[in-house]
Amino acid sequence: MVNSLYCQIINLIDAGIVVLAPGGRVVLWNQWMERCSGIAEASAMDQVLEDLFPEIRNSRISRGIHKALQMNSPSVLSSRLLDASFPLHRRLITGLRKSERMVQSILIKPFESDDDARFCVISIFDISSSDMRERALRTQSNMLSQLVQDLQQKDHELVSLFANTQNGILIFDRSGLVLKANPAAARIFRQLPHKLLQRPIWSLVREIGRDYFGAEHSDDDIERLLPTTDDEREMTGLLEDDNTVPLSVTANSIPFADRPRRFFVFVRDITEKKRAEAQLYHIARFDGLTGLCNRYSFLEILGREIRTHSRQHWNLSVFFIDLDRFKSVNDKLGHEAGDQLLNQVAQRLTACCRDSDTVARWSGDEFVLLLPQQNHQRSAITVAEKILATISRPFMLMGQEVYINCSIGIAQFPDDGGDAERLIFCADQAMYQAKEDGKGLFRFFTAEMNERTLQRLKIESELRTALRENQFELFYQPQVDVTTGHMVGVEALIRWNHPERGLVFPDAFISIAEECGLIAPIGAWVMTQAFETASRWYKREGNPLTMSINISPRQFIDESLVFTVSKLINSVGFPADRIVLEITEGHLMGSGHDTLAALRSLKLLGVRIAIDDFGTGYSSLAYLRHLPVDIIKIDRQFLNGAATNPIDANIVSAIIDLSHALNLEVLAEGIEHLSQMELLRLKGCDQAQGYLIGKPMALPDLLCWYQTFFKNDIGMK
Ligand SMILES: Nc1nc2c(ncn2[C@@H]2O[C@@H]3COP(=O)(O)O[C@H]4[C@@H](O)[C@H](n5cnc6c(=O)[nH]c(N)nc65)O[C@@H]4COP(=O)(O)O[C@H]3[C@H]2O)c(=O)[nH]1
Repeated sequence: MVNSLYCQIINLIDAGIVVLAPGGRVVLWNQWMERCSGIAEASAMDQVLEDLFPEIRNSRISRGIHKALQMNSPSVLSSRLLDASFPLHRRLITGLRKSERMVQSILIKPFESDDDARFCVISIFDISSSDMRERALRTQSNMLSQLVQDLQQKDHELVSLFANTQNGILIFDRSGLVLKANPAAARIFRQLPHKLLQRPIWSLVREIGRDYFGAEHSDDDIERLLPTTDDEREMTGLLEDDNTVPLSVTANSIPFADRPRRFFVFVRDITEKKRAEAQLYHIARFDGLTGLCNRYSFLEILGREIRTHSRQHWNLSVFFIDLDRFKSVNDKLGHEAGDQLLNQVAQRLTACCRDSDTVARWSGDEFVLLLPQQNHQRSAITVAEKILATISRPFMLMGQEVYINCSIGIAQFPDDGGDAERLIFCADQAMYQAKEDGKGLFRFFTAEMNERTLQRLKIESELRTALRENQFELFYQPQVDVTTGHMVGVEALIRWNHPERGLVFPDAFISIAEECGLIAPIGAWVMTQAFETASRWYKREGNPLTMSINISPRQFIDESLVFTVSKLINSVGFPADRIVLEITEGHLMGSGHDTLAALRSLKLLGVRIAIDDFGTGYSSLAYLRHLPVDIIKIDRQFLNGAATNPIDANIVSAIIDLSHALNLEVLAEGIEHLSQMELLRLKGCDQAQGYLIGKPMALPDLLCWYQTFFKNDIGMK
């Protein structure tokens, strides 16, 4: 309805109305047009105007249409003033008889539909008669002055934008010569704006080449080569003093209907951005303390080298280097000394290598090294020996001479592995072997290590299952008073009821649990069980027995140890001084502030501390004075020989005397023969434990054993 009303109106108007679709084809052609052009609506529809009126080709009219459709800009044309007109006639065109040609005023206006498609509406007025002419001229003059005003306004806005924007703008023509440059561009190129004019753009921006320009290139070619607005590119600004400035560049062009195209680039100085990027790059790739590559860049370099080496059939070696005794330097001399040590180690390692080698800090006190193009194992050995020698030389830290060592594991490509992770893994395994073999050594990775590693990984996964499925059990070994023979306590010793292997002893899995971090949950399980047993025993028998629990070095690092012990003491209702936590002598000697602090906190809770395996760690008894320790457990090896070997007997005797002098209790481990028991009684040892008295037993067996020997008052006298 509305549509047909519009059509009627359009057909009634005393003017020609033509509407062109976005592609320029006719979509509306009113009756006025039919009458004055002699072209029926049906023939005009969907045609290009220039095909209907070939004489308007390349005329102001077709440029006006182009401007309206492409640039959304209107035009007013007059056949009298601008010599622009359609071949239209004042009366109906019939056959060959054409009437007088019409003087026209033409309005070409863009029009956007709701769906953003741009149409072009052409209105043609007959101004052949004078009053019509006057009216049309007035309309035209009004529109023109409006257009001029709009243009002036736009021009003003553009000029101030051009002058004040922080982005540099360079406008140049199709020969590449700069025609305009704004103040920001002048600042970026460190020039006065007028000095940039008439300079070829390639003398200012390196990447916009001279070869972009020239007669053989069309405007479209040039535009294609320049970075578009969506494709900001980093380029190099060339300065007068031969310096350069990093730029971010986008470009565009200004098409003109009647003139060659102009091009312009927006340039942004990205010096700060580049600096920040470089800093981030450095932080991401290099170790902040030593300045060496970090593990990420090492893996990247190693990966790259492996690719080259596999193409060239070369070998390469990867070293995994771990410092021995670094922790104790850190603990005893402080973190600053630790940092100095790492720095000096980094320097010494670098000095042992060639420029083509890569040294990196892997983590903490671990370093890795990549030696490319190693076709003989010998060269890896030479470097390893050099490293061991240089690290064993004294380091000066805070005015003190400090001695450390390192252990080195070596893996080789392609024999040991084909990718970076695998090679590092193998080198790490070999390093562990070097440590186990005595530290200060190097070891090459071998297939046996691989086998052992796989075995360890299997045990690790089985241990997780064991924890989940409650496969652990505590055995208890009795401890007796040497003088009375009465049982005074037990030592809790863990066992693993393995579904396939049967009863597994702790030596087969504790160290693996320590390595993979499972010792914390296993240790917590042991403590809970041991505390509960002690508490139940206390409630049943009325007298508390001493419960000794082995604590692994790793558990001391775990901050939750003290908290766990205090929670258990409070929850089970058992005298804290009947709990003995055992720490091996070797661990106590190498321990740092953390362990000592944990020991002191444990003592504050009231529990007692025993040094296990005493005599194997070469500690002086005098040193023990400063430690929060209550009990010394003499290692089995001294008791083994004590009955027959006077030296061992003397050592046992000396340990007992000195311990008593220091107010420490003494317990002898590994008593297998009566003669050993006799010796202990003679020397005044306080307590004893061993197969002679009782083997480690499951709780029901312990209860039987206790009933047999003590409830019937047989005792172990
Ligand atoms: N030949 C001989 N051996 C005797 C004699 N009397 C006791 N033993 C054995 O000597 C070990 C004493 O424990 P340890 O020195 O603390 O040495 C323990 C301890 O360091 C560790 N361990 C045991 N249970 C735990 C635990 O729950 N946690 C932690 N972290 N370590 C544990 O495993 C080690 C070995 O434990 P087990 O195999 O139970 O071995 C026990 C015990 O069975 C004897 O007269 N002759």
